[in-house]
Amino acid sequence: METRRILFIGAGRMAQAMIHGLVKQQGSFAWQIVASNRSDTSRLEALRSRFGIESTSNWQQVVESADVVVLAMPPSEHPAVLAQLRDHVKQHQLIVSVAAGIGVSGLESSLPPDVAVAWVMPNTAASIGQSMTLCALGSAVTNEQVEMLTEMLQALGQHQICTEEQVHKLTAITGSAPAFIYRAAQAFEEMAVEYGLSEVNARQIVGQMLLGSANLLLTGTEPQVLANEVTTPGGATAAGLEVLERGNFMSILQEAITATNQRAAELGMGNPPKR
Ligand SMILES: NC(=O)C1=CN([C@@H]2O[C@H](COP(=O)(O)OP(=O)(O)OC[C@H]3O[C@@H](n4cnc5c(N)ncnc54)[C@H](OP(=O)(O)O)[C@@H]3O)[C@@H](O)[C@H]2O)C=CC1
Ligand SMILES: O=C(O)[C@@H]1CCC=N1
Repeated sequence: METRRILFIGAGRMAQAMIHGLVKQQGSFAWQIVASNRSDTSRLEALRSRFGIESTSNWQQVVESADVVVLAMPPSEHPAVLAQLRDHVKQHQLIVSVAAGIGVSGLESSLPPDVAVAWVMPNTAASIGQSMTLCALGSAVTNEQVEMLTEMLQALGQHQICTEEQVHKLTAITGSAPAFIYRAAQAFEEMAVEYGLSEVNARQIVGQMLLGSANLLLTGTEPQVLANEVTTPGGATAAGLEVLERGNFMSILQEAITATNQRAAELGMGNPPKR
């Protein structure tokens, strides 16, 4: 089995989800993973003991041995980290960023010409190999690097190669919208508990309802057809849908997608995160 070495710069929520997916993968590559962050050494210790990976608080010391460098820190930290990376990056290495708003062009313009880069937008379901990941490739990526990246993305779930512009536009839908769905799940669970279910049973019924609905959607049937099939004429569902329509449910979701993408674009342009 071939071995590839991945260095994560940034060991937060997204890096942890990706590392979890990678260590569980049984593909044709074995991944040697090194995690680093800025200051949180207890997080590194936790990752080391949970996943059996390496960690360092000084990525500059190990970067040259990496085949892939994953930038998994906030977009606002990219200019400083890329400026340091410039002095270390080697011709064979692939530099991947998962940061919202950064773009392939943001990476290429900050690194020496001919450095291979990819911009990847995963979601946290990477931890169970179920991410829907988008990926835009830089101009210097070789076939061998595409093969390695494909293997890495397959460990995280499904992926699609897109243009940079598409990743900008779809970041909210694949990267952030899981949070919108989890909010809906929270509302359903809270009601189920109010109706007398234990939290465990509430989780089971809501989770399975979402899973079944997602799987039906993946059969290819349009969502409005599936919704119609649920809605018995003059029946109960119609009353609930009427409430959602009165609250402009679909427009609210679409507004949320637009707001998310606008913020991602601002972050990508170097605006600091709001805490
Ligand atoms: N969470 C998600 O679902 C998704 C996130 N992303 C992207 O992933 C990236 C990380 O997000 P997320 O994991 O949620 O954020 P977190 O805040 O959980 O993690 C950020 C990590 O980056 C580290 N870090 C910050 N600054 C630096 C630096 N200068 N050098 C090295 N490490 C640094 C932090 O270290 P320390 O704690 O020591 O400061 C921390 O480990 C973002 O760019 C985001 O856009 C993309 C898709 C989905
Ligand atoms: O909230 C964020 O900024 C990141 C980008 C996509 C999902 N999480």
